[in-house]
Amino acid sequence: MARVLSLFRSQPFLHLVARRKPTFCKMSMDTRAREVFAAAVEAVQPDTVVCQSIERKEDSVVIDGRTFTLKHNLHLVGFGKAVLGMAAEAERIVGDHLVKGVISVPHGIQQTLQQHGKDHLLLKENSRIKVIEGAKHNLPDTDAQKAAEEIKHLASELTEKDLLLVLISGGGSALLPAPIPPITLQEKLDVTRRLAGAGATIQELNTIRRALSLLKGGGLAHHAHPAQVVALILSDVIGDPIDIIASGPTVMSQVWPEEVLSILERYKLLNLLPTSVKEVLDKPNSRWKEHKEESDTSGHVLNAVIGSNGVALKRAGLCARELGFLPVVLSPSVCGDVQSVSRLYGLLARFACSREEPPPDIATEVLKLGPEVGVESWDLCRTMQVLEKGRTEGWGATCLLAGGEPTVELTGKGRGGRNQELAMRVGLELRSLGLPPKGPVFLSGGTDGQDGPTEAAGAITDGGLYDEAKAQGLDIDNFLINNDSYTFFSRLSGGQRLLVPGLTCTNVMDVHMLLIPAIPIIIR
Ligand SMILES: Nc1ncnc2c1ncn2[C@@H]1O[C@H](COP(=O)(O)OP(=O)(O)OP(=O)(O)O)[C@@H](O)[C@H]1O
Ligand SMILES: O=C(O)[C@H](O)CO
Repeated sequence: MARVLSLFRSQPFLHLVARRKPTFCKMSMDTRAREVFAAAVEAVQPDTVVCQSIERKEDSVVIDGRTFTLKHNLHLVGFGKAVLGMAAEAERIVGDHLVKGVISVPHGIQQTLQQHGKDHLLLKENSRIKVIEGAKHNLPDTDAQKAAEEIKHLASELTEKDLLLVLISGGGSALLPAPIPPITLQEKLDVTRRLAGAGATIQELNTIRRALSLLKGGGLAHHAHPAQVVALILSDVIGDPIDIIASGPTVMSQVWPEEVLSILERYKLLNLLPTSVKEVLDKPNSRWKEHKEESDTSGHVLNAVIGSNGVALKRAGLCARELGFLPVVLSPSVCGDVQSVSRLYGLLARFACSREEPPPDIATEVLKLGPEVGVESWDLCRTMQVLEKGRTEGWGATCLLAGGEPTVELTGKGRGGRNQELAMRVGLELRSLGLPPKGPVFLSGGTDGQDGPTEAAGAITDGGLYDEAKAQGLDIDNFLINNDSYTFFSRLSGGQRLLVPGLTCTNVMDVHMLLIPAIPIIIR
C-alpha cells in the first residue's frame, strides 16, 4: 500500500489543496457540518443552476457554448420535482421570447412553495407557462398523463424555426407518462411498480419505462423534430447518465428487446405481463430506427447536465475551506448497502486519525471495500493521500465529502431513511476507534430535504452516539434492527442530532461528510 500511495505523492493534483495552516474556528463541528450541507444544497437550487447555464446576449442565448437565436420562437416544457423553480428562472431570463410552455410538476408543489415563503421559485401571475400538478406520491396518474399529452402536442406543432427548451429533473419519469397504445396507464404502472418492488435499479427501471413510452428514450425530441431542442438537466442519478435521468426523453436511445426481456426475466415478470405490453415489446419498432437517424444527422438536440451531486460537493468543499477545514472530495458515486458504506467511512476515519503511520491493513481494506460501494481506487488513493498530508503536516481539521445514493435492506417496520441509518452506523464505527470525545463528526443528508418517509433529511453523529443513547435508555441495536432511525434520532437528546432543513426544492441525491478534527488525537 505504501507503494500505491507513494505513486500519488508526485501527482500534480495536490497543488489544488491550499497550503494552509490550521484555522481556528469558534463554531462547533455540528454547526459547521450543517453549514457545509446548506452550501451543498444552495449550489443546486433550481433557479441557481438555470441562471448559471443560460447566458442571455440581446436576442440570443448561449447554452453549453452554443448560441441560439431568439425570434419569439421559444417554447418550453418541463417535468420533474425541481422544474417549477427552473421554469420560473428560465422565464425571467428568456420570457420576452417565450411563446408558450407546459410543465408537469408534483402535486401540491405550488401551495407548498408558497407556504415555505419560496415565492421566487413560483411563476409570475401573467406567466406564459401552464403548470399541471400530478403524480401524487411520486406515481404516474391521469393528471400527469394529461400533462404528458399537452407536452407532446406542444412539441409536435413546432417547426424548424422553433427552439424548444426542455427542463428536466428527478421524478420526471412519473411526471411524463405516455404509454405506447394499447398499453394503459394502469398496466404500465403495474409493471414499473412490480419492478421497483422487486429491487430493480433505476437503470433497469428506466430501461423498461423507455421501451413502453412514447416520450421517454428520445420520444419527446422525436416529436419536436425539426425544431432545435435544448434540454437542461438536473441529475439525480449516479454518474449523471442522460439517457436514464427521467428516462431520457431528449436522448435518442435504441430499445434492445433482448435487454428488456432479460430485465423482466431477472425479476420474474415475464409471465405476468399484460397482452398489451407483450404486443408492444414484440413489434419491430421502426420508430426507433428513425430516431437514430435523426440524432445522427440533424444534431438538433443539445443535452446539458446543469446540476449534479458533483456540483453540490464542489461548493460544499469551498464552504468547508471557509470554515477552517482542508476539504477533500472522495466521490459523488457512493452506492451499495449502508453497512458497507459505514464501514468505509469508519476505515477512512481510522486512517486519518492514526497518530503514527496507519497500519497498512487499513489502506488495503479501504481499497478492497471502496470499489464495492462505487468508489474508484484512484479516488481512494487520492483521498488517503490528502488525509495522510493532513495528519503528517498538521494542516488542521479535514472535511471529507462524498455523495451518492446507498441502499438499505429493509428488515424492520420502523420509520427512517438511508441517511439516518447511515449516520447511526457510522456513529458505531467511530465509537470503535476509541477516540476522545471531540473526535470525528459525520453527517449524512438527502439534498431534497427528505430522508425516506420522514420529516428529516438526515442526521449528524459521532463516536459518542452509543453512550449518549445508552444514558437515555435507548438501545441503538434494536432501533437498527427495526430500521427505526428516525424514531431513534427524534428521541435522542430532543432530536438535536437530526438534520431538518425543510423543503429544499432540489434533489441531487445524498451528501456525506466526515469532519476530522485537528491532530493530536490518539488512536488505540
Ligand atoms: N425505515 C427505513 N429505514 C431506512 N431506509 C428506509 C426506510 N424506509 C424507506 N427507506 C429507504 O428510503 C428510500 C426512499 O426514500 P426517499 O423518498 O428519500 O428516496 P429517494 O430515492 O431519494 O426518492 P426520490 O429520488 O424520488 O427523491 C428507499 O431507498 C428506502 O429503502
Ligand atoms: O424520474 C426518474 O426517472 C428518476 O428520478 C431518475 O431520474
